[in-house]
Amino acid sequence: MTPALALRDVRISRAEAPVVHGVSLDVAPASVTVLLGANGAGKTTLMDGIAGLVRCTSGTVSLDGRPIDKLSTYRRATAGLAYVEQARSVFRTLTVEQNLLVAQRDGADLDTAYRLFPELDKRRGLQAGHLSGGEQQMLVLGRALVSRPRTILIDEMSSGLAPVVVHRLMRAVADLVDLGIAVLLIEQFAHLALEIGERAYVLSKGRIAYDGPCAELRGDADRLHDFYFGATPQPAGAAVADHGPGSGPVESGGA
Ligand SMILES: Nc1ncnc2c1ncn2[C@@H]1O[C@H](COP(=O)(O)OP(=O)(O)OP(=O)(O)O)[C@@H](O)[C@H]1O
Repeated sequence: MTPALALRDVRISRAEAPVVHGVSLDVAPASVTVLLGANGAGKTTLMDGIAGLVRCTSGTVSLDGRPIDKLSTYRRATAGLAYVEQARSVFRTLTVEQNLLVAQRDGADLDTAYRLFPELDKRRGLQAGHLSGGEQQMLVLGRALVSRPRTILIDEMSSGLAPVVVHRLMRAVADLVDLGIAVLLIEQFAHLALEIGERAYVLSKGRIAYDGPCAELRGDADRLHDFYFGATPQPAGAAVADHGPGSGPVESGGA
């Protein structure tokens, strides 16, 4: 099956310093792939490279089997890629509905967003600046959805939100799969992301330290910690064989 998104040997520098060192990964269609790693590992830089906000110094990025790394950010978006960046930005003085209309593409049905988030349906006429933080994040996801993407990149949507809201957002991300959308998800609450994800990658100092099923890492905080902070890098595609004792979630806080 052709991956929805495929990276091969992608390298990216920031301010001329190499940050991402030859990353290869696949995101399967209609699935959640989780990208974990400590602060500064290069996760956001990688997302920015996929979306075209920063230039990849080498390597290829393909969407549905088609190379996109030479395309502008706009052309990548029209090719079916949406990017939910870390900053939760909505048009604060526009209503919920106007925010969706601005993002709407190809006659997308706004009701798709309202079905995913009935919370927004009830607030169609409210200025987005008056929404709670969680509702604003829902609107950001809703805006991505009405751009009719086949793949969505989501970078840490849970910052500053109450746990109950984060759970709600995770459920919505899982629902995107039912709409046929592929998701690459960065999430500081690793245990929640691993619950909804199929495949996980752990990035450590710009290199893939783990590539395998989310199920292998669920509940195994010690092993996850090792991958974050100093495991021996594994070749792409290698699953981890041993099962250590689970000891709760690991979050991608600092070292
Ligand atoms: N605009 C920039 N200019 C220069 N260096 C940058 C820039 N953005 C990121 N970096 C550096 O690139 C490295 C990777 O940062 P990045 O934000 O990609 O990591 P991350 O894994 O997303 O971390 P976090 O979880 O804290 O968001 C860090 O050393 C960071 O200081």
